[in-house]
Amino acid sequence: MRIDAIELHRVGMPLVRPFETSFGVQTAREVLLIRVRTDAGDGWGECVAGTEPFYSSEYVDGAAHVIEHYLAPTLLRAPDVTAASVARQLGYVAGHRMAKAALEAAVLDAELRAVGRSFGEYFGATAEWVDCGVSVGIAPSIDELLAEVAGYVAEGYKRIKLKVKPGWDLEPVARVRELLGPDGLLQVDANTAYTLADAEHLKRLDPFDLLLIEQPFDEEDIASHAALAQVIETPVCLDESILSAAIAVDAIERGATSIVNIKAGRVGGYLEALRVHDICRELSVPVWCGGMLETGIGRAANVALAALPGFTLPGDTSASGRYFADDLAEPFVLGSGEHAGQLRVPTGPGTGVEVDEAFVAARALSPHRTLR
Ligand SMILES: CC(=O)N[C@@H](Cc1ccc2ccccc2c1)C(=O)O
Ligand SMILES: [Mg+2]
Repeated sequence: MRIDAIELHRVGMPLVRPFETSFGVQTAREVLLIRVRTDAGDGWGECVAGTEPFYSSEYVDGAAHVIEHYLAPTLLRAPDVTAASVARQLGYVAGHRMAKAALEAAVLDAELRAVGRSFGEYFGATAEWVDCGVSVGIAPSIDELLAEVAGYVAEGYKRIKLKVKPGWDLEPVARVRELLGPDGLLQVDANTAYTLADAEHLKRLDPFDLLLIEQPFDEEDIASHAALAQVIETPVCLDESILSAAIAVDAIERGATSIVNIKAGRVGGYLEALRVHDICRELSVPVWCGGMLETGIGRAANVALAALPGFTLPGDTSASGRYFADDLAEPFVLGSGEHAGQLRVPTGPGTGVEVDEAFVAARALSPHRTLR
């Protein structure tokens, strides 16, 4: 395809409730959306970087800058661009995986819409519905936490994930385990808030039968995660550390992770996410789909990814309403009856969602940029 223009849209969307993690409190999502205009039609992609460089080194302003000054000019100059060629064409730029992933996803959306294929079909999805978990922030009090969790359980979520940090871990986990009962699926995510010195403390989570403890230590400290895994029963799962299939293999082989959280934006795109899925499957390592408070664009693509056979654990592919009262596309709503706690895999061309351009324009934080 020939790319004739690349548009950058910055959209501000309030969260239905504050979302607190060990790295800060989020009350709104500022998201960078990409629309590519090609000779085969348009496509939308979503950059998952946060407003600030706290979850990772990427952030909205930085992603917009690197797209405007390096990544978009390269694709606009190229005589032919396909989703399969984007990573190689942009490889001369170091890092900026979330920015690259947004462009690749937009190109893939345009490419697949042009031939009437869905992301799910292209990825090799084997399910029509995916089990959904929910990520629960650090709360002002235990009672408020329990009320929020009870609400999600009532909505049918298949798995509860609690954000934890030093000072907010053992008691919240104990109380939520009590609320869920012994069979409820429960896991925690520290977003790098601990160090190996906390190993004995973290071992005190073992009695609560957690599915996993996600990214307890610094994203670059693979060795400490391997050391922790020798000390605790709870399986260790990496998120921030896993930037590529190669790093996933390294972490698995070193015993640093026995379950992998896959996020397409974090690893540089959905095509690399497929490679992470495939290698984890070969190594018999379960994977699940992480979430970055996506709008319907990224949420649709994540649900399609989560429909692959290696995604055997409920992901953070929650309903749109977990984060947003209104979304830029038809909201994802949990199924009912036999599909309680599940989201349906979109079957339309590309991501399968139609972006409400009036919504995007109404919530634009600045005039959109058109790069040619
Ligand atoms: C659903 C979930 O817990 N996501 C991330 C943390 C996170 C939380 C809030 C974010 C806000 C803006 C950008 C990225 C963000 C990532 C995680 O799994 O670690
Ligand atoms: Mg995480």
